[in-house]
Amino acid sequence: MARGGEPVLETAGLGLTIGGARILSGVDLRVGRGELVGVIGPNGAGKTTLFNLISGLYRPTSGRVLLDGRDVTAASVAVRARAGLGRTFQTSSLFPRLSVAENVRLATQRRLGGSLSVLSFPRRGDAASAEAAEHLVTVGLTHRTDAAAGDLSHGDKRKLEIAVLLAMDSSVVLLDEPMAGVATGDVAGLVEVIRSINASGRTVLMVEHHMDVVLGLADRVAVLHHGELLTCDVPERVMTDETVQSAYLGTTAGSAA
Ligand SMILES: Nc1ncnc2c1ncn2[C@@H]1O[C@H](COP(=O)(O)OP(=O)(O)OP(=O)(O)O)[C@@H](O)[C@H]1O
Repeated sequence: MARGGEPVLETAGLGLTIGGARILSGVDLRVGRGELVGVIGPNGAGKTTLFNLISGLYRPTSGRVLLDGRDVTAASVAVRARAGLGRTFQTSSLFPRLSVAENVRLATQRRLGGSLSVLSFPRRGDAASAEAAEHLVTVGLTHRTDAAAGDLSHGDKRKLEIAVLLAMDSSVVLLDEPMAGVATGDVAGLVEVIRSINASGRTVLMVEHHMDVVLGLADRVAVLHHGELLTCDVPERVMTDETVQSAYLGTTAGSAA
């Protein structure tokens, strides 16, 4: 585990069995504060399941999830979110008919405990609106403020989802395949946004199939295979690990995850 002492996020013996099928088993993962850890693995390896267990969408059948040293295994998604755990999904979780600014402002208002109505138009200088505007600067979406979220490109939607996580003040951010569907020309900009939220101190756990993105961003790479964690190590060691290479047999380790 790199950066910081105690892990900010930890799974211990985490497992999920559904109808007799072992989806995930014995996953011990420790993520240090401020670390960016990439999660890779062949299709069906259990990456999204791991995210579902960490974020509280699923309850594990074995093991624990610790956030900042606190056992949150039985805590709801909402409790974990209030404790600083935020996530994005493979499919967008934005309000498509609301504007970019409104999506971020709603998240800010929810955190600040204010009205959740988008009809409560902000007063000039309204704290939630001012803060939302800052987050849109951070993710580079100021030119799309009034656009409907549903009209954004995939890349801009991912940026907006990250702005929503910033508005929720998430200190540990789970990104599920942020580059999925993103146009080639938009990848570099999105990579920079992820790099900048990590540089500002947020811990990032990222499932991603684009290996060049993972290798360019991650401090360490966790490899899942058949529901088990093969290794979690610095990219150079992971890419030369024989067990990892054999897990990818039939694909090239440089182009698949
Ligand atoms: N709720 C569920 N019920 C039954 N099986 C499930 C459930 N959720 C996941 N699985 C199975 O668990 C395995 C792991 O799925 P998961 O979506 O976590 O893999 P993944 O590594 O994210 O795959 P991909 O890269 O294709 O997104 C798959 O075989 C999937 O069919």
